[in-house]
Amino acid sequence: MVALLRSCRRLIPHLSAAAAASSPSSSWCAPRARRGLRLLPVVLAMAAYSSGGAGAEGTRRLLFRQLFEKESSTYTYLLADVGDPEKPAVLIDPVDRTVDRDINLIKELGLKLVYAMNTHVHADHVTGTGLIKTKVPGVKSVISKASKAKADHFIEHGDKIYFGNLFLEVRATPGHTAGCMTYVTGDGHDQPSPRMAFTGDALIIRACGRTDFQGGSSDELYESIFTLPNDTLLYPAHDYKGFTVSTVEEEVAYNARLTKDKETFKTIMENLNLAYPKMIDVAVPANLVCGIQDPPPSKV
Ligand SMILES: N[C@@H](CCC(=O)N[C@@H](CSS)C(=O)NCC(=O)O)C(=O)O
Repeated sequence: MVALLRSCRRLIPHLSAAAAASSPSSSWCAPRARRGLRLLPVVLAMAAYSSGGAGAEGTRRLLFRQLFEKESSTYTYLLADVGDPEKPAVLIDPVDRTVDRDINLIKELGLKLVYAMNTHVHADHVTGTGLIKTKVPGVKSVISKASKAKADHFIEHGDKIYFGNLFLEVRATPGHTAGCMTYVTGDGHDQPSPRMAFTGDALIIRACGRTDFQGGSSDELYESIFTLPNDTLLYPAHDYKGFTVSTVEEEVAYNARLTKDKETFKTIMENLNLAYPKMIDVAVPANLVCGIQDPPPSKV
């Protein structure tokens, strides 16, 4: 097993609210760079990188909330740089049903929502990004180019999304769907420590997303695992068992799917026997257009 990671230095100008303050350690990038997340003990060496005093400033600046939508068991994540006078914020994976709750919280906390982002085109609920755009002027929707969905900004592997002085790195983690992305808080003394990875459905605590529709592929999912420091906090888009957060170290030890060899993993994935999500026929078309269906043609 090889630790793999693409270079993440590229900045997308339209998503950069600040200059590139720091970039991932180049020694962390394997020469044979590929997409991916592999939760391996090799990352142990990196744990020291983000411990100690490093990251204290970034940690102080970060406001973080984990929010839950109970019908689809979806987590929405709110992150803001409260060290910036404007308190710029991003929402990851908002759900249409809980948009008002999220917007009220953002107002109460005095934040300025900049981006409403999705990790992928969800199949089990309608995204809140389109609705948020109608309610909060200036918010931009963000999704991967590979998802082929509509949005204001399209991201690719290696991009960085700035909110104030803090940023999220974009990692392609396809397999659950073709366009799945994981967002990882930045690396560097001025970024939060430990790092946090918002895995969408690529990694679910002790499990991973299913791979049986929307361009899913267990082969691809297995290959899309990348290395992160052992103490990295893992935040999935869903949990069905009451978990809220895990770490790389925990998943390396206890993930019931991703720790297996590839053939065993593929067999597990082929035999999940999960019913299709109840809302798939509504959710996928809606999410391809940011959760807002085009207005019906007016009658002549
Ligand atoms: N029962 C739910 C759908 C449950 C489901 O299929 N979850 C997906 C992520 S949302 S598409 C998944 O990948 N699950 C993996 C697993 O092992 O549970 C509904 O009907 O909405």
